[in-house]
Amino acid sequence: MALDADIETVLWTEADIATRVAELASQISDDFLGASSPLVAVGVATGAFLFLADVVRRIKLPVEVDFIRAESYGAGTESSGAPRISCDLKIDVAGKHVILVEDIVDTGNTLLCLIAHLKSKGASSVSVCTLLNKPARRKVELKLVGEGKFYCGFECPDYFVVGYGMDFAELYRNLPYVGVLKPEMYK
Ligand SMILES: O=P(O)(O)OC[C@H]1O[C@H](OP(=O)(O)OP(=O)(O)O)[C@H](O)[C@@H]1O
Ligand code: HPA
Ligand SMILES: [Mg+2]
Repeated sequence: MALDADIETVLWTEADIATRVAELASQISDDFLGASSPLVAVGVATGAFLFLADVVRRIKLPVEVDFIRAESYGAGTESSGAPRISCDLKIDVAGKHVILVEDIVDTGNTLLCLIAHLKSKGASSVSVCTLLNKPARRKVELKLVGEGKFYCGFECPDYFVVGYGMDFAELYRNLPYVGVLKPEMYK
């Protein structure tokens, strides 16, 4: 059966996302133009894999790329509240400007854990670049490191969304847009 058939509503189309990704990359390029330390884009696996690939391609500065893996949702729609770093960085980020690239900030638990982790590794600043921000569900306050900035693509309404990297039970990551599943699919 076609994957599209499981989607009830499309919130952001492929074109909406491409336009916003270009704007974010342009803002990042401007902000870090004069930076004295190297820039590292760290994608939070698995969900950020498409966004990371699209955004770094449009950054007009030298940028190192790495992944970190933190999981807290498993096969459900509720955060466990205690993300687990199951795969750490390869690159040494000490003294570098890190941009954590996320698909979505929901409760904030994942980023809280990752920002502290990168700070402990000596990053000179930690910024966040997230495609979606869902403030309605936030459980923790996020403090960036150094001169770190918060880049956000879109404010997400209080739905569990899928597509463009985001999954429900590991499926739907390959949809090129972001949408909401038909209610029966979440059961
Ligand atoms: O703000 P939070 O409530 O912590 O939620 C956001 C995180 O949850 C999802 O990851 P998930 O744990 O599902 O892993 P995945 O990327 O492998 O799907 C998403 O990709 C973010 O990393
Ligand atoms: O809305 C969501 N969709 C997919 N994964 C997520 N992880 C946190 N929130 C979400
Ligand atoms: Mg997930």
